[in-house]
Amino acid sequence: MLRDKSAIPQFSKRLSVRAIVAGILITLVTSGLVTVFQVISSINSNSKLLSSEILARVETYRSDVTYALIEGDAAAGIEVLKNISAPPFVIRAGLYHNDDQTLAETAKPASFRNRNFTGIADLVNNPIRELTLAVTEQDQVLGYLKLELDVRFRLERISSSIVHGMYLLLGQGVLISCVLAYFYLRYLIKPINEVARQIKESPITGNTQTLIGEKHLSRDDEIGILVREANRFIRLINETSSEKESALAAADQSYKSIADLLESLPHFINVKDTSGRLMLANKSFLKALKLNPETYIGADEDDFMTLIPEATRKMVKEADEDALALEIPVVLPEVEWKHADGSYMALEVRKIAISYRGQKAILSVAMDVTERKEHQARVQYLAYHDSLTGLPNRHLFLDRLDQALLRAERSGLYGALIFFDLDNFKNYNDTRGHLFGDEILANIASRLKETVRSQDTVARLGGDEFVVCMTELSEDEQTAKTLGGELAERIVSNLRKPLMIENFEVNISASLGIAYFNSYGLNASELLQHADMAMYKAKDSGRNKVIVFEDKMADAANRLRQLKADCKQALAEEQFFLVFQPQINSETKQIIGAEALIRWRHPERGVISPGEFIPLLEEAGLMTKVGQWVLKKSIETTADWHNQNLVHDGFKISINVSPQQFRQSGFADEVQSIIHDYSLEAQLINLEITESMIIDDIAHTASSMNDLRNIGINFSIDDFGTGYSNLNYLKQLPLDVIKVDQSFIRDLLNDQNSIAIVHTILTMAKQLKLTTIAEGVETNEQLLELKKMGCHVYQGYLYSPPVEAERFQQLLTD
Ligand SMILES: Nc1nc2c(ncn2[C@@H]2O[C@@H]3COP(=O)(O)O[C@H]4[C@@H](O)[C@H](n5cnc6c(=O)[nH]c(N)nc65)O[C@@H]4COP(=O)(O)O[C@H]3[C@H]2O)c(=O)[nH]1
Repeated sequence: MLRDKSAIPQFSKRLSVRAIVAGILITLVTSGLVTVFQVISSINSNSKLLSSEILARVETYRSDVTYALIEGDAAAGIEVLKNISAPPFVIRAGLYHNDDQTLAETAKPASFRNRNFTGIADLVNNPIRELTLAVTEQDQVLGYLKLELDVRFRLERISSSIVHGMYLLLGQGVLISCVLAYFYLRYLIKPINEVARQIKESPITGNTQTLIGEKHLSRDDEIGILVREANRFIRLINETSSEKESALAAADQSYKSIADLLESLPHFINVKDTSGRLMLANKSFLKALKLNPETYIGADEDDFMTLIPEATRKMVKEADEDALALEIPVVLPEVEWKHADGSYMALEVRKIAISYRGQKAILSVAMDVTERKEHQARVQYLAYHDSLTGLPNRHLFLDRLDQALLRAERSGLYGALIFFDLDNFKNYNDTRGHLFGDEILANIASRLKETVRSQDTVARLGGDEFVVCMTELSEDEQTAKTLGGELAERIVSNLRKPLMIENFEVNISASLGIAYFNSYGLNASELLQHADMAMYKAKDSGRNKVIVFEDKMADAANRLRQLKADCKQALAEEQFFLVFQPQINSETKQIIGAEALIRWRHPERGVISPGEFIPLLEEAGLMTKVGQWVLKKSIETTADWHNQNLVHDGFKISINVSPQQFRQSGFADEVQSIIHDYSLEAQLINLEITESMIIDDIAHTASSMNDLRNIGINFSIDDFGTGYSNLNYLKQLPLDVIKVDQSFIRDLLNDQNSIAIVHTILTMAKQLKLTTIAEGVETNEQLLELKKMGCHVYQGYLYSPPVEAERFQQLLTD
């Protein structure tokens, strides 16, 4: 069993006991050493003592020695030697002539009075001292006296005093040791023990006043220092521990706050140890993995991740390993999680190695990014698809077309690109609004998808422009063209079927251009241009047609494209001008009005007619601006003629108004403002509107017309008979004039239909008390016929083509 090291030590290990034992040992050793020293110094002093003692004795017997030597008397020598060596420490004596001849010798064994001493005496090293004395007479050496002395005999004599001295020393040593031990105990060991006990018992409470060994505090010795330092140390510990306690309390609080925060987060959060066992997990994570909040700690990931697909698990494990090895955050931007019920979740997972509860761990935070991903996918989809119809857009289509061209190049199989736009979509869109137009486009897109083959690509390029790409038609060009043509015809006839939108029947047609491809070396946009050109040709040729691209079309299309670009500059550079065509009363032969017609003086191509550039202006969104210019210029010119008194009473200037211009908010105000600017009476102005404008939104048209009618403006309906010819609206609108379209006038003499139509229009106009003007009268025969039918006002080349203002002024004065 382990001993408590801080308890009072065993008896044998106590410092006090050790001090006493050490004192005794030191005393013993010291007294031993002193004794040895005394013995050695006694031996030395004894040998000197013995020498001086024997010398005194020799001196006593000197005359006997001298006599024995001079006489050579051995017996006398023996006698004197015995006398000299009488003391017990002389063990041998010899008398020798100066030539070393022995005269006499004596010897006796060493015998000690104290038998016990013999053992000690034996310890003395080399105890025999030799003494040689020269015997002289009148400075002449007679011989020698040699003596051998045993110093131990003297030692024996002093041994008891040495032993007593030794005992005395020992007793003295023990006494001193005990006295020292007492003081040692009282003034050192006891205070140390006391301080040790108090330190042991001292509670670490944070109370900075807790002190130990109070009674020793004032001591100025080492114990005083020890106690003061121990107190300082305890204070320090107390202070540190109180800081630590408050730090721990704060840490506890923040840990709790963090734990609460983790719990509240929708993210899936967990901490695993390095072997994949759960150490911490928030509510979201436990719920997602169906783990018990009470028992989840220690769960192995191989068990709790069974809900996650194998491949995903592998990816997550690899990320764990990376996070541990790299010690930087590892991000898995997209982890797919398909649930058993088929639902799907995309997660962004972040992992980082942390130290948790003193050990290395991995913190994983997974965020549900399904919505973001779906949003991204949606954005991606929108980037490549048309949001209205869901069809691929231009971007995606060009990409697919590129691929189709590559495939055609490789396989040698022909493909076809069909480009079309809707002939009369613009009217519906402008008149019935964009939502209505959108409905048409969405319906057209559905019809298209139903019409084409599954492998064909249908796309909307923008506006009412659609394309179809057909691939792998045939190796043979003719067969491919037949197949392409058949599909194009199918599209035309499917689109032609009326659509019902908002209870309104929409009749739409399309003009299609086809360009075939296999290995022409064209790129996608060039091919698209070819199909586009063919489509324009189809439009030019009367619409609702399918035209196949031919090389010669490229020039015409380029011309058109250039013209469109030039339109933008034309207004700024004042390239537009007006011509005026007189309107004649065939009875009085007077000019009763004029139609203002726009012309474009193109810097390179000369004068261009409106039939060619008005559609381009409409496409470029410039028609409203140009219309404003026409309105202003016509009123300005008429005001000029009027001011010069060149026009008769009742003269009217007829100004064509485009649908966009008429529908524009503030159009009536704009007309009034211009009239006001040029101080022209409103009665001199006649606005020409078309049938399509009326039919598309009769309520709005009527309201705008009434506003203008209230200030005196007249209205005529242009090209009557060519459109819907719905007679009902004629009654609802404040109309003044019906203009009979020139197509009926052209055929007036040879087409019974035309005659019938003109007759009907004239009869109806009469009933409605409307004036009629016949357009495009070129011959006297036509004029006569019209007169017979009751139409007395006309315009046409018979009297004059449209002419510039100066020339018209002349006609007025003629
Ligand atoms: N074959 C033949 N044609 C004759 C005869 N007499 C006149 N014309 C032409 O018939 C067109 C009559 O104009 P529109 O029906 O209003 O038809 C106009 C009108 O709808 C539109 N337009 C012309 N100027 C403007 C304009 O300033 N604004 C708007 N919105 N449209 C305009 O362009 C159309 C065509 O105008 P233009 O080319 O000037 O063609 C004019 C005129 O030059 C004739 O005896 N025989």
